[in-house]
Amino acid sequence: MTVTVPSKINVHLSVGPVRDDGYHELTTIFQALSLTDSVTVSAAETPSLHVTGEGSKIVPRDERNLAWRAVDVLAEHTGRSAEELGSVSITLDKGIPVAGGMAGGSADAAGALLALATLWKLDLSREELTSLAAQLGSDVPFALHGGTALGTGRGEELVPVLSRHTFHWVLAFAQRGLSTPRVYRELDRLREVGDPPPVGDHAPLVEAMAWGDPHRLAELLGNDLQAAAVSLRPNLRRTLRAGVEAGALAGIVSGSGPTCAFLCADGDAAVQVSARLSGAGVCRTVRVASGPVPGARVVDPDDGGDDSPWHPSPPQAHA
Ligand SMILES: C[C@](O)(CO)[C@H](O)COP(=O)(O)OP(=O)(O)OC[C@H]1O[C@@H](n2ccc(N)nc2=O)[C@H](O)[C@@H]1O
Ligand SMILES: Nc1ncnc2c1ncn2[C@@H]1O[C@H](COP(=O)(O)OP(=O)(O)OP(=O)(O)O)[C@@H](O)[C@H]1O
Repeated sequence: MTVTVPSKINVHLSVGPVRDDGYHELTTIFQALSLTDSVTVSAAETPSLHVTGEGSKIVPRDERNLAWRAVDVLAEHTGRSAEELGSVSITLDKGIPVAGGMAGGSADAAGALLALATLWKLDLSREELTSLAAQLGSDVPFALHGGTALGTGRGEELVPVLSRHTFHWVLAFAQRGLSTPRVYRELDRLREVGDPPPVGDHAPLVEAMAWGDPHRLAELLGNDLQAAAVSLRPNLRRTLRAGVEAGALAGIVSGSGPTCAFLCADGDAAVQVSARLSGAGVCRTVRVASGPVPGARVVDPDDGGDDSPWHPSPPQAHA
């Protein structure tokens, strides 16, 4: 049973004050990108977790792995032990950079939830899966959902956003990842000592999405965590500049960083920008991706299509 799951970028990320539970109140527009992880689960004699692909060496193989935790969360929800449901072997094939601000671990958690629910033939509603996803992390519901969506609360409350057009992105992966809690703490510190200008209202960006005009969208990209990520990794400034010099319309730090995402005019421009950026020596690796794409889906080995019992909403759904 294999599920593919998209990465995400936050084309708009407005971070509010810290709440009593330690999370920050967010208003964000997520977009799911074609850079994916795949999660394969199968019945096994003893539980195991294997990781291959991008950054696999540094991914934990134990209960710290979000895909592993998905097994326990799902078992607890059904009221049965993981042993009663049957031991599983999980394989993660990573395309999404680890600790790169593109929700790689969250993608694996969402993929594992959907794959296990399908393997164990659990008849779960979309609402149930989404609520289990939120227990695993703030970004996990969006990895199930996919497309383009407005996220509020700590990022887990989602409303689909109209986005009929495909946008083309170039992604610059950094040498080392950044810790999400550390970046949020750095933003709190910057706000105590100064006043990093906050991103504006998300309404104009939602409109630009609906129009499908990358030039308009480029002017409106904004991320409150960017100042914090750049403060922790000042050389991200160089990467952001290099992407625009290479021909991108605009660049932004993705989520908590350090991956930088560059919006391009079209697919051909993205290929050109990626080639130029690769030669600029400002990042470890460059990838081209497009979005929006659907959320987690079961891969049918016969036709590569979707035979999932749970069908996420299509990316062009609207609020
Ligand atoms: C930066 C983003 O990727 C933007 O979508 C997310 O906010 C991060 O989502 P995530 O990695 O799924 O985060 P979680 O696993 O839920 O939380 C990890 C840590 O990030 C911080 N965190 C996360 C979400 C949020 N709204 N406020 C926070 O302050 C908290 O320190 C939290 O302990
Ligand atoms: N399946 C997983 N894949 C990658 N990292 C994982 C996984 N499960 C747990 N982790 C741990 O989570 C940390 C953050 O990894 P992840 O790739 O999810 O970061 P991220 O993409 O920056 O997250 P986000 O964008 O949601 O804030 C890693 O350093 C790793 O120790």
